[in-house]
This record gives sequence, C-alpha cells and structure tokens, in this order.
Amino acid sequence: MNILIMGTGYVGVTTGLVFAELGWNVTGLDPDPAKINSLSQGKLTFYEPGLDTLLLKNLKSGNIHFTSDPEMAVRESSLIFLCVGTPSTPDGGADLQFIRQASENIGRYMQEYKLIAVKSTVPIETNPKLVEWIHNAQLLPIPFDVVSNPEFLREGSALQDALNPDRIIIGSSSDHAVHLMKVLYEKINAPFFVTKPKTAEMIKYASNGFLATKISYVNELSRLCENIDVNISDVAEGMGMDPRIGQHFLRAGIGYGGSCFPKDIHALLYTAKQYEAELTILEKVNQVNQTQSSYFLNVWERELGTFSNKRIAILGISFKPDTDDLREAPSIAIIQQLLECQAIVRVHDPAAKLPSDLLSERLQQFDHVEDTIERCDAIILCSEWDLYKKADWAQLRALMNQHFVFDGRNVLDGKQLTALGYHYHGVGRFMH
Ligand SMILES: NC(=O)c1ccc[n+]([C@@H]2O[C@H](COP(=O)([O-])OP(=O)(O)OC[C@H]3O[C@@H](n4cnc5c(N)ncnc54)[C@H](O)[C@@H]3O)[C@@H](O)[C@H]2O)c1
Ligand SMILES: O=c1ccn([C@@H]2O[C@H](COP(=O)(O)OP(=O)(O)O[C@H]3O[C@H](CO)[C@@H](O)[C@H](O)[C@H]3O)[C@@H](O)[C@H]2O)c(=O)[nH]1
Repeated sequence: MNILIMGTGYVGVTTGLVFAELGWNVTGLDPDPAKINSLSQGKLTFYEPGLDTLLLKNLKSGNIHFTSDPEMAVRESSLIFLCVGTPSTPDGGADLQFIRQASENIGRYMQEYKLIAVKSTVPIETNPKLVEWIHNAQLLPIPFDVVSNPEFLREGSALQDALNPDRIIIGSSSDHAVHLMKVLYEKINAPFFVTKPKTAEMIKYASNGFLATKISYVNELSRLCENIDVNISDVAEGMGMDPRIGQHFLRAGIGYGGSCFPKDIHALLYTAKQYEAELTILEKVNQVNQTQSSYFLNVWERELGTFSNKRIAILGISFKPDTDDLREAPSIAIIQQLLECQAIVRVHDPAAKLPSDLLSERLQQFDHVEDTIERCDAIILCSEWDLYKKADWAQLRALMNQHFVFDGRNVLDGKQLTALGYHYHGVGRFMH
C-alpha cells in the first residue's frame, strides 16, 4: 500500500515518518511549497525531538518523499491520511475548510478505490460530510471508505507517542476498511478499539476535555492552597498515589496551552450548544484556564511590589518544553500583561522564537539565559525546559538585581533556591 499524508505539520510529518520507518512507501503532500522544499532537503519546519534523524534516514532510503502536486499524490496512493489543520473559527467551532479542500482533491483525482483515514481532530458528524464532499467532487462513482482514526500524540514526545500509542481508535462500519487499518498498524503494539465514526470523533474531544479538566481542577485548587499555606505539588502527589486518580496531568501551573486543548475545548462546547446540551464542567475548565496566568501574575506582583519599570526575565515561551510551538502559549498572555504593567521584559527559549513584530525596546529575546536575566528583578519560568531545571542557579544569582523566582510550572527546587538566597514562589507552592 502506498500511503499519502495530506498535511505535513506536526501530525502529518510524525505519522508519515512512523509509517516510513515501518517500511511503507509514504508521500507527504502540502500546498505550502516552502514546507515541501524544506522537508525534501531533510529539514524539519518545526522543532520536535528525534524526527530530524528519522527524516534524513527515510529520505535516503526512499521510503518517504514530499510533493505539492495533489493529482499525482492522490492517484499513486491507496491509503490517505488527513492530517490538515482544523483551527478555531471566531465563534469557537472547528474550521473545516482545509478538510474540505483535501477531500475535494481526493474526489477530483481518484481513479480507483481509496481508504481515507481522518487523523485531524474533527467535530462529531464530520465523517459523513467528508463522504459527501468526496462524492460530489468525483467525476466517476468510484468506491471509497472514510474512517475516523483520531491521533493522540503530544508535541515534544510526538515520535515516541506515535510509535507506542495507548490505543488505536478506528471509527468505521466497513469491515474491509477496518481490516486494511489493522494491516497498516500491524507492527504497532497497541489495542484496537473499533467503533462508529462519530463515537471515534467524540472519543478524541472527550479525552482532551478530560485531561484539561484534571489540569484546571488542580489549578483552581492551587489558588486555595495559596491562601491556606499548603503546597499543591504535595497535594497532587498524594492524590496521584491512588490509582483511580492517577498521577498524570495533575501538575499545577500557569495553565494549559498549545494547538489542541484550548481549541478542542472550544469546539466541544460549540458542539454541545449545537446539540442543545450543556457542558458546564468544561465551561468552568475553560474559565479557570483563561484566568490562571493572570491570577498568579497578580499574586507575584504583590510579592515584588510592582512590575512597573522592573526588569523581568521570562524563561521558556513555548506552550510546553521540547517544542517551538507558541500556539496559545500562556507565556504570551503573561508577556502582554507585564508590558501593560510597564515592565521591561527579557525572554529566553531554547527553540521558540517570538514573532519579530512583537519585539520592541521593552520586549527583547536573547540567545543565552545569562544575557536574559542580567540585572533582572525577577524570573518567571513559563515552560519547564531541562535547561532551566539543570541551570547553575548559584552562578546565575550574581547576575540579577533582585532575586525573585516565580516558577509558573512548579518544577524548580524551591528549597535549594531559597537556600541560595532567592525568593522563590511557584503556583500554590512557596517556601518560607
Ligand atoms: N499538534 C498536535 O500535537 C496534534 C495531536 C493530535 C491531533 N492533532 C490534530 O491534527 C490536525 C493537524 O494538526 P497539526 O498540529 O499537525 O497542524 P499543522 O498546522 O502543524 O499542519 C497542518 C498542515 O496542513 C496543511 N494543509 C492545509 N490544507 C491542506 C490541503 N488541502 N492538503 C494538504 N495539506 C494541507 C498546512 O499547510 C499545514 O502544513 C489538527 O486537527 C489537530 O487538532 C494535532
Ligand atoms: O499536568 C499537566 C500537564 C500538562 N499541562 C499543560 O497542558 C498543555 C498540554 O500539554 P500536553 O498534553 O502534554 O501536550 P499537547 O501536545 O498539547 O498534547 C495534548 O493535545 C494533543 C492534541 O490533541 C493530544 O493528541 C494529546 O494526547 C494531548 O496530551 C501544556 O501547556 C502543558 O504545560 C499542565 O499544565 N499540567
């Protein structure tokens, strides 16, 4: 089977490389010529650990290639993965324009049976829409199947997640399509869950909604912990020892970001409205997340006195470590609030770059931590890159003006920093 991956972003490139690595013949298609040129030359267009080596290896072996030509790409493939973006519309729904364009290209150019697997996160009942779009674009009534095959990888560990998924969800009522999907995933050791397409679509949103709920739950608790002098990290650790609760996704911080949780929670709330059901818990999850970073920024400002004309270093701007993705990163809201408070903001990140139009005399990005924190009054840690956890905090101290460390991810060793003479304060976690 020749596999076509439509959309060479985070999901498309990872999926394509995993199948190339498993020995399949893979083509990556994207309308963006810059992406195709770069990928064809073995250069990733985003930062993701491990993928660069795999890209070079599979280009060399000929297991993967990239193109902008949908006609050839569709004709030469038998299995097509849709990995195009599904961004938010202004009213919070999911914008299906890229899904529609990709479907119409499939319909227009197909000359024999195709199996189309939807990896993009799409709202309930998108599957029949796709069938209709493909059907309407066809010149001849050639058979095809559309299966829902939602993706659960995380940025920063995309490759490991895609190679070792917890489950493979297949939404389809066609035995033939399910069989083909099982053949394709044969070498991946994960349980299959075969269900209706709309159930598969719902599983994806329900999973992200639940993970976001865990985060907002501890984040809201962290506000109470702040007032009662209890350390939220200890609370989460103790809670997580109960396997019914589990230790994952209980890390309090400045809120969840990224290209998925905020967008998908909005899309699920939008769907609920469409189908006249209320998801009040999820509404609150969203509300807590939208206020979490400003809540703690206000706490930290009271501690510092004022942000006005203070030099503040932001360490880590990506929405999480090991990625350069800035989509919905809490750091951006924090930087904006700091600038509104007339602070001088100095930023560092090992991979992510602030867009140049945001930079100004009051907002600068530096390549080294030492330059970033020079004569600063406070450090705010926004994403927990290893570099910051392993930094020589004793040496860094000498470079600062005042020694406030506000740990937005509760990952630094507060006791050690306090012993070094820093004034440490995390999220619902502080040292006396
Ligand atoms: N990023 C993640 O960690 C992740 C994980 C699981 C699921 N998802 C979902 O997967 C989908 C893709 O996410 P992403 O982060 O990879 O997006 P992305 O924005 O990084 O990449 C999408 C790509 O699709 C391309 N594209 C647009 N129209 C196209 C067309 N007609 N034909 C072919 N390519 C086209 C774009 O040029 C872009 O390169 C989204 O629905 C997202 O919600 C993302
Ligand atoms: O205990 C935690 C765990 C995560 N986060 C934050 O939550 C956000 C999302 O993190 P993570 O889930 O690790 O990364 P994503 O790449 O956004 O992955 C999520 O979104 C993807 C796209 O839908 C799904 O495929 C994944 O399963 C799902 O974990 C980040 O800002 C994290 O800092 C916390 O604040 N506390």
